[in-house]
Amino acid sequence: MAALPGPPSFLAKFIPPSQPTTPGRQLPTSIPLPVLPAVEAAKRLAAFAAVDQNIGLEHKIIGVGSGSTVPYVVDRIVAQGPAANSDRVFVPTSFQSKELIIKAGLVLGDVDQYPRLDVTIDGADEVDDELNSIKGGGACQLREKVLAEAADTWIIVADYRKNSKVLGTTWKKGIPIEVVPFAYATVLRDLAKAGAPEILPDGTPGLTLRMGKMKAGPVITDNGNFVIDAPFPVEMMKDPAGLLRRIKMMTGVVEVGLFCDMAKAAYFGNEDGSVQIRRVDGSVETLSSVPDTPVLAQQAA
Ligand SMILES: O=C[C@H](O)[C@H](O)[C@H](O)COP(=O)(O)O
Repeated sequence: MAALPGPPSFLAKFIPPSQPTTPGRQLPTSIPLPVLPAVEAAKRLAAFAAVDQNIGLEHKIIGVGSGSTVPYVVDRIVAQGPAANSDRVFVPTSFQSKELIIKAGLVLGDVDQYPRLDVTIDGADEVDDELNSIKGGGACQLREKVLAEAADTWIIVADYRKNSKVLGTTWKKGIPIEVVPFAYATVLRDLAKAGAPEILPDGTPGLTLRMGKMKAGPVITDNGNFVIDAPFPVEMMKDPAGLLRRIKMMTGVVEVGLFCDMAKAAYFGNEDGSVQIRRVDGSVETLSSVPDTPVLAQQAA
């Protein structure tokens, strides 16, 4: 295949990065990598380890998730080298990941061309002890779930703050729910009836229509819909699959940011430089460190 085209200049010029660009992101192949604040370093560790263990030369169709951890996934894929990436196609879960793929000079594809993917790697807002997760902090949960289901292997990458036993322990904002605009009021009513409180015990807002920042009115998803954030009592969060089924049945709900029984593994970067890997079979592995350079880059060269 011919050399990959570079990113169109108009994108770089007019579209600022969706996520803050850190020094570490600008130099994916530099050795040693720049020192990052603890949480950013943990995200990078998780992403690097997940790519090293799950994206090999045989993987050609790759789903790219959304959020602030995924840029490090793209960095590590790029660091595998041009030979490894020359015949791969990357399918985005959001405007943000589409932009990451283009700016990295990787080949962009769509799920209607590639309804089966080899691997998708994505972030999460919180992960429980059975690898169920809350997603949608960036309002991308619909496309993310499509690409999670389309992939033979779906992998989560996150920092240590997301590593929980029960969902809702650290992510207090509630379950992100994408709804068609016409039905948001009736869905809010249905969610309240189902047990989502309007005010949380600490006095902060509970069930809410997510509002835009620097924009009057609600957040609009990449699909033109609204997002409701619905916190539920801990007893209900202990059964995420049951809660997912119940919310999904509400008329007007497009997708629910609960991902149940989907992940093959979750990679958590830790403050001490280690990575904990929890797999669907219940096994737990800890890597004490992650190399700066991917081994695959040497194989592919
Ligand atoms: O809608 C956004 C996605 O579900 C993200 O993957 C999720 O919010 C995690 O993002 P981050 O890695 O920035 O915490």
